[in-house]
Amino acid sequence: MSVPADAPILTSEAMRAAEALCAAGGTSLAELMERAGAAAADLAWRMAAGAPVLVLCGPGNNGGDGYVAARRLAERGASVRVAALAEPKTDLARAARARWTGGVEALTDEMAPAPLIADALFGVGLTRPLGDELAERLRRFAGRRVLAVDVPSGVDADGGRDWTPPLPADITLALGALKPAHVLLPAAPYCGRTLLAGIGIAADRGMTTLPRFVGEAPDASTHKFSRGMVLVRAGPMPGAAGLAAAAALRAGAGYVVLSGAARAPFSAVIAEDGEGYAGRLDDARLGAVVVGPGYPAGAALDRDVKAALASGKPLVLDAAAIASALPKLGGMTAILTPHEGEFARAFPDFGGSKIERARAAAEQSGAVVICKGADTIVAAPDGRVAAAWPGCPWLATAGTGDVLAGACGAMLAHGRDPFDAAVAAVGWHIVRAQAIGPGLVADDLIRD
Ligand SMILES: NC(=O)C1=CN([C@@H]2O[C@H](COP(=O)(O)OP(=O)(O)OC[C@H]3O[C@@H](n4cnc5c(N)ncnc54)[C@H](OP(=O)(O)O)[C@@H]3O)[C@@H](O)[C@H]2O)[C@H](O)CC1
Ligand SMILES: [K+]
Repeated sequence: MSVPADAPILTSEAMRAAEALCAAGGTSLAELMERAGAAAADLAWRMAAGAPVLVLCGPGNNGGDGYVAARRLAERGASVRVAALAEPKTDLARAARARWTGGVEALTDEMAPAPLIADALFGVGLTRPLGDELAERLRRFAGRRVLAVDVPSGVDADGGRDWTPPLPADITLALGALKPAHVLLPAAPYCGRTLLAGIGIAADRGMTTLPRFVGEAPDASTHKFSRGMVLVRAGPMPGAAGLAAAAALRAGAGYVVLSGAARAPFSAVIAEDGEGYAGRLDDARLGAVVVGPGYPAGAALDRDVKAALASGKPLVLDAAAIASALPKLGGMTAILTPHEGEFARAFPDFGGSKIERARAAAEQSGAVVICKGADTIVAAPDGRVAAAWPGCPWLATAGTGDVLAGACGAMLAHGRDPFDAAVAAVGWHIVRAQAIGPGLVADDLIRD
């Protein structure tokens, strides 16, 4: 499972707007369909490697792409059959169907499969889940090589509804831009490997997949304080704060203080009792404060969060510190790192896809929000979004969230824009996790 790095993501509505702009600029929708079908044919040609291809065409423009792909494959000499679910319903699809000169079979239970199935039944126009009969019919093709055109048929392209497609794809060819379904659960795993075909639309880049993480080496003028100073406030479970502090150092902070913990995870972390917390917050060199790892809700947390807010320093707020700080956050530079449960507690009113919820939370709080999970989403108050699918599955273990909070602290203390800092921290976290792989425990992420 993979998606291209730093690739644009558009909702179906944004996709239609981009198409309309394209048409206004002189590129007809028929031309876009021709390009989409040609890209699908090209990929099918390579996936089939000479074996027969069966193209399944739906009634809309996704089906239109399928007819174009079938024609292009036949022109190249491929063995290709077409099966249709219904007659084309759009002018574009009708025109594409008319240019396909081969036969069209009905999509039935009895029809013969082929080694490669090109799924062009439904794309971004699906308005309701597939019927049981069609789903059952498609499940019969499971085990064949499957190329999904734009999205696997049956998913909600915008990712807001939990529809699962009956026929998982080996490769999904996203057209023009990725869609939320390519990067959000439950649909994303059904896409297999997602590739992007640029068909000539100008996709807005406000929402993208995660850029590749590139660690910046310090230059000759750098010293420990210019790399960034991070203060991590420990609560009753100092081990979690220790992970965050060590991660801040590993992620590039030059100086890390762990306040309120007797033991430091590394000798290079300055561990001290909690008495000096207020003084540390006053340090002009301090670039970021991390509060929340290992710190349950209560009066002590509220007091420490309040002091951190009053300092005016950039904040990373994790776990119970998120809900504690939320009412007083207005205008502060902050990154919030909730997992699903913490998100639901802090932002109970938001619905829709994970992207929509993350965006709403960022807008309401004025902070950058990292919605953690296998399909991590980073959202900024100005609407920017980065999607981190497929991340690294080995991160699903205790303590990795504390490590992420510490990495956010390091990236913030470095002086980055908070959205860029959060994106860099998520990228750093994944790159380290991938290097460790099976058997990962959170401590591995901070060790050499
Ligand atoms: N983005 C681009 O630049 C281009 C994209 N192209 C391709 O076009 C599709 C989107 O095409 P669209 O026609 O909007 O929608 P679909 O083909 O996905 O499906 C619409 C038809 O499906 C019917 N429908 C919807 N849900 C169901 C269901 N559960 N069961 C049966 N039928 C369903 C729907 O019927 P309604 O009754 O709801 O009206 C439509 O008939 C995009 O994904 C790309 O593949 C073009 O190539 C141009 C460039
Ligand atoms: K499809």
